[in-house]
Amino acid sequence: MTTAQATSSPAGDLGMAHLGQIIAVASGKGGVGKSTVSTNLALALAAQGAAVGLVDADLYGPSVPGMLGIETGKAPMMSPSGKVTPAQAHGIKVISMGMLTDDDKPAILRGPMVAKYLRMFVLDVDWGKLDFLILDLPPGTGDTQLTLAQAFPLTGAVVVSTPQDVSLKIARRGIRMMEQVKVPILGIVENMSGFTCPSCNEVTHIFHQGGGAEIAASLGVPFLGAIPLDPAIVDCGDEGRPLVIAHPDAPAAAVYRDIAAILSGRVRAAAGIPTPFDWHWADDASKPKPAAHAANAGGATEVPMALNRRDGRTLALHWQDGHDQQIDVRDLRLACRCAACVDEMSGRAVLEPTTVPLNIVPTRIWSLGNYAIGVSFSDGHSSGIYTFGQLRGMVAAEVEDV
Ligand SMILES: Nc1ncnc2c1ncn2[C@@H]1O[C@H](COP(=O)(O)OP(=O)(O)OP(=O)(O)O)[C@@H](O)[C@H]1O
Repeated sequence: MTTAQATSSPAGDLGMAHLGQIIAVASGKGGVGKSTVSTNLALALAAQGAAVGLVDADLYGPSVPGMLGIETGKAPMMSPSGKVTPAQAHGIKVISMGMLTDDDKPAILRGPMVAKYLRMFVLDVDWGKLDFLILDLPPGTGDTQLTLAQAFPLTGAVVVSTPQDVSLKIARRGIRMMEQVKVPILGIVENMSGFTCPSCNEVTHIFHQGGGAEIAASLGVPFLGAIPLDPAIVDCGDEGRPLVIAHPDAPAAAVYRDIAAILSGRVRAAAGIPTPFDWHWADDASKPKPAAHAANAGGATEVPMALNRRDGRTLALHWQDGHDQQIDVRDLRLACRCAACVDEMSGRAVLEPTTVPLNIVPTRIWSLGNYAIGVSFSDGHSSGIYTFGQLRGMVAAEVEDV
């Protein structure tokens, strides 16, 4: 069983609709300003009227409580439903390891405990109904990033970098990792880009500038904005009042607001069928709801807007670019690329088509994150993961709509 299968079970996906859009803020290396971006972005989204939660997923070096002026080392309250009550700061809800441990006592956690805490921070916190849940990831491309990317239906990731070449190269690696685990890249933010004069607010470019935009263009991902280096950001972080609250007129505060506006617009435009779902094929029970937005010709080719049971043997998909597709359910079974059906080393098909009954049907179809579906079939097979891209590519299997 692959890690993705182990952590993306339908049960793991269930019960998360109240979290809204889950956006990870990531960076290839430490100290580039990821937590500062996460907190200011969360507050800028809240200032637009959104209900926002912020998870400080940096369990070993939590810095969010300090930046938001949240008390540390005091056990959080439990809600009547048995969930952890998040801290409230400047209108957003926050959970952090720093609230559970003392600043001077770093968390010492083994790998499985990291996954456990992260799940708790997302699933066992009394978030209420959110529009956005921002995850401030630790730097790098390790366990935490994989756990979160695979266990939760992430809308996408924002990657923060500084303008220096070394930082940009590392950011590129981080982006590749996110792509491998099928987390869409919402865009790159270049932080500490140019210097804001404390007396006149004028921005001067003291380092090489524009590298973030170049990398974004070369990788074909959006560039979200360049945040200038501003000494006030450090003071605000130390005082627990982030820049967008303490100095809303600063040039950097305007960039945070612009990024928030771009993200909320893009997330709305990209939204396909709401996840999670766990659909019973035979009686059509718990069928995924169609997307709230209509498909349009300029939409994405890998974002499904509706999944339907056209008849007992045909899965119908309506894509964001308006394309309609029908897939015969036996062809779906034959297209399974799990380790039992395709040899992982050679890529050769192991599944013998004659062993697949002609009358095979799906029993359940469920969402895996927001990039794939899992399907269990009447022959007992259920380990396949069908990415939206793979489904869209199944042109040969389409049947004429007569
Ligand atoms: N645009 C900026 N101008 C000036 N200082 C900044 C800016 N962005 C972040 N900083 C400062 O840089 C330091 C590191 O920022 P931050 O903690 O947000 O980085 P990080 O990438 O989250 O770090 P870590 O790797 O520890 O998680 C902080 O002191 C913060 O105040």
